[in-house]
Amino acid sequence: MTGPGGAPPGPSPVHPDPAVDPVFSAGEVAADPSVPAGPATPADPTFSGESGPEPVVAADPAVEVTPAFLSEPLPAGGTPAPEPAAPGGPVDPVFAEPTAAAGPPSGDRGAAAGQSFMDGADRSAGEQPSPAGATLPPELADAARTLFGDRLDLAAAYAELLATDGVVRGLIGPRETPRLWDRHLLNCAAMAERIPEGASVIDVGSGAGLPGLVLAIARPDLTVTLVEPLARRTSFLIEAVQHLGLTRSVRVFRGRAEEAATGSRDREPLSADIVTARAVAALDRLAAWCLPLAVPGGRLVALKGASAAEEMAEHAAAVARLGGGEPELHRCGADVIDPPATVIEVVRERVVGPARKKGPKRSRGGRRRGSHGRDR
Ligand SMILES: C[S@@+](CC[C@H](N)C(=O)[O-])C[C@H]1O[C@@H](n2cnc3c(N)ncnc32)[C@H](O)[C@@H]1O
Repeated sequence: MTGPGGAPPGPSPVHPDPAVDPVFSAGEVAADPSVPAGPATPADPTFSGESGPEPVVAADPAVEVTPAFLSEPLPAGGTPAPEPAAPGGPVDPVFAEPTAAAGPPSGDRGAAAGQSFMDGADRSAGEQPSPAGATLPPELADAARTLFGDRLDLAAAYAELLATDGVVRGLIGPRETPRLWDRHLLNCAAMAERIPEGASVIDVGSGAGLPGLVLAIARPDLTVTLVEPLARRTSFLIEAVQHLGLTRSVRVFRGRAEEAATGSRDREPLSADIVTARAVAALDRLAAWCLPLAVPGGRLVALKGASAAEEMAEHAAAVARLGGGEPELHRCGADVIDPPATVIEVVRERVVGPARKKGPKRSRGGRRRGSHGRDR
């Protein structure tokens, strides 16, 4: 088991451990939100003051666990409005920079906020965000100490942020706060044992910072890039990074994983030793988004749930086509949390180019089928 900031017992990215028994992780929150690569809204290049419409992210409300992050004042009654579907237009993927104007997250806004929810089933009236909801349950104290070590205070500050601002801004349902430690923080921190010391990490689809921020808290030796397309979530993330004093080791990239991997005229493509994800997509799509972000020999480390083994079997062929090795299942924190966290790992064994667009089929004579002589 890796001590916080200590030498990781895990393998190098190139030689993953042999698979261990699959075990269901209660920490997994099922979600496969679809994010079409379709048109998106123009993005404000600075994180603060991003108040325009969100890029088009067709998150399925049935599976989306972190609903709209709201940075504008909540409507009367306190229920966050859904993130608006955006009109067309390009979005510039951009690093979200901290600004002097961005103060610490405002937990006191909770008083006027009312309830929020993580999904439709979690909607409930009259619940208020409360720092008390983030209190570490005594029965989890040993596990938390093991996983966070002398960074436990920082983890507690993040838990409080989620239980207050995270609830007010619609990232965390108030009913989720009593489960923040076991279902979210400890599970994510357990993944750290699969990450080599000093590694660079890209967390795809960070939402409110899970698992990327948790890993940065537990492991000060890591450098972490949080990749998240939704402006309101990146606003929360950048504020959280500042609030927790993690600006040296954590940066926030606003954009999709696909955009992060391709780069642009002004920006190099992003890459890292390890690419993490939780509750972002099924393994085939995850591999398509995440493997291009891993250095050759690097790894995708995805926190998964009960159906991890089935997912591996179902998507192994697709993963191989994308340049990934055989997916492996690992239990993390087996001697610390019960149940342990379930992680699927895929090594980026081959660099595969983007899939070529299929052109119209040609007959043996070189003529396009169905062209009816138009090209003669
Ligand atoms: C269900 S949330 C999970 C958030 C967080 N990982 C957690 O476990 O709480 C999925 C997140 O993935 C993001 N996402 C979806 N598609 C993405 C893509 N192609 N690239 C990067 N992020 C994406 C969404 O905006 C959303 O914040």
